[in-house]
Amino acid sequence: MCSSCSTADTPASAVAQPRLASVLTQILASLNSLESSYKSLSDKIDSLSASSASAILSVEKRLEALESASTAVPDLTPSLSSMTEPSPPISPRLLADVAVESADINSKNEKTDSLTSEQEAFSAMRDCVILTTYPDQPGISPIPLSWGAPDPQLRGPIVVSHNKATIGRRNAIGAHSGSYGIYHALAVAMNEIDVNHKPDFSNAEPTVQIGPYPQWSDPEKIVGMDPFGHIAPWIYKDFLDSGIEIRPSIAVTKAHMRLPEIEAQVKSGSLKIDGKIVLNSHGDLAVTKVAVEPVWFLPGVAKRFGVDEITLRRALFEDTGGSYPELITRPDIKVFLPPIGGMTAYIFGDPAKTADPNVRLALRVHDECNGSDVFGSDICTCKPYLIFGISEAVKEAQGGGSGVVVYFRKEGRALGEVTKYLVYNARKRMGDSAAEYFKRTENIAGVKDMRFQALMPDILHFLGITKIDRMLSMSNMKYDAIVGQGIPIHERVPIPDDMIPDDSRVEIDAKIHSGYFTSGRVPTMDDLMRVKGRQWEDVTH
Ligand SMILES: Nc1nc2c(ncn2[C@@H]2O[C@H](COP(=O)(O)OP(=O)(O)OP(=O)(O)O)[C@@H](O)[C@H]2O)c(=O)[nH]1
Ligand SMILES: [Zn+2]
Repeated sequence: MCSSCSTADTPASAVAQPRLASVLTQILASLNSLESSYKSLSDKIDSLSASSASAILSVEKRLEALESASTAVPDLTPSLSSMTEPSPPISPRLLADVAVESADINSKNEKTDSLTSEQEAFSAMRDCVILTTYPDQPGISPIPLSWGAPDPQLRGPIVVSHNKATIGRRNAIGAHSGSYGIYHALAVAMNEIDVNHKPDFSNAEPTVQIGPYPQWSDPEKIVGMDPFGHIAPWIYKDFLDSGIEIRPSIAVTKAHMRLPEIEAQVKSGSLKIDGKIVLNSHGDLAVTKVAVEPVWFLPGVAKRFGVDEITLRRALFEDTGGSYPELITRPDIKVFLPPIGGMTAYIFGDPAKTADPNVRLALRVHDECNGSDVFGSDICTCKPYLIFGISEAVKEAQGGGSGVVVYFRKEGRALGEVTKYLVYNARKRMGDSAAEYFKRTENIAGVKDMRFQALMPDILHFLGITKIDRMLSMSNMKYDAIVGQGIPIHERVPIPDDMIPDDSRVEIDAKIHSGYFTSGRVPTMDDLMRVKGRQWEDVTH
């Protein structure tokens, strides 16, 4: 018996046997687990090798496809000039990749051919989808452009077309015709237009000479339009004759216009017939019209908006869904033709007078409000102010001065008509109040106004305007932009009270409260709370 416990003594061998058995059991369990790990590992290896085999197969297939494509696609390396055969049908995606890759390779190669053959070679790539270009790519040689140079020949033409003769020589990004460029693309897609159509501009010249004015040769005064845009095809005829596509971005014409409101003013005697500007008892008006498409000199536009050029380019690229990669890859190209609406200047009286500092000038700058301007909606003061602007401009011209109305395509404060109508709904459903007028727009759009009037005065510089005697506008934003461009405004003329439609009191009081000019009292916040628009429930039909 053990002295320390009550158990009986047992021989050593009898103790060792069960221990050995337990160790053996453990070894067996480890071997089993090792075996199952090995099995799962080998399963994994099997599946891995199967997938890598299929990956290799797919790479091989892609290589085969690429090989067959590169033999099917005519050679895109420096001897591109040999590419005259039409491409066989290949996936456009693949074609684009090959074109870009090849263009990239080209850009790394030394220039071996003469410039002309490189340009021809690049032009030949027009048959491929070119996603973007680079400044040092062979075949890229933009026609020199010196924005603000007084001599148009030194300034150089704006060249933006992607046609074969022009694609490598472009000095501008985008397309002509502003937002209508998309319709041109549709015509191309449907084969309704020959992409190489040469416009016949005979007899399309401006009906009057405008300028040249000193403002045209100041690179900072005009940055949002081309001051030679109305005469481009004629002054750059040599380029046109050599196959470079040049299009006017401005057109100048003359017309008669008839508006019922003007006719009523003639009938009431407040507007006199003079036979030159007011032509007859219907109030027909003789007018010179200048249609302008936007042409942006990016460094100048960036400066006007107080941002740097790179930030502007990046925002324009990214916020348009990556529509213009050259904004990023071609910092050497400084001009952009944006896909937005332009403007039309209506000039009453002799157009040469707009630039004469000794002659009085009345001006209305108006931003589009289709619902009011054309369809007579009474929720805002747009149409009445436009009519007032036209009749005051006409009176100024009749008195020996000059009258100008500029109509900008900036619908709904450049937020668009859809946003504007959403705002109208919110206003009317929430008890349309002057106190909440701008808040409703801001809630929906994130901003109350996107017109950013900074580029607006360009048209005034284009017309040689150096001062404004009567500004038919209450907008502080228009005023600040014009005066900021060094054009003094001598008198600001608000819309007469009797021309303000009832339902637009909300808008006009909110505007005056926010800083719009008034010759009367500025309404307080308490006043604004009391000014209510028509409620939908008030409408009986
Ligand atoms: N988003 C939004 N836009 C509006 C609303 N009412 C009018 N507009 C737009 O506001 C702009 C008015 O422009 P203008 O008629 O030139 O007037 P203004 O710049 O406000 O100033 P004035 O020169 O004093 O008339 C147009 O683009 C209209 O389409 C509205 O409720 N919401
Ligand atoms: Zn309006």
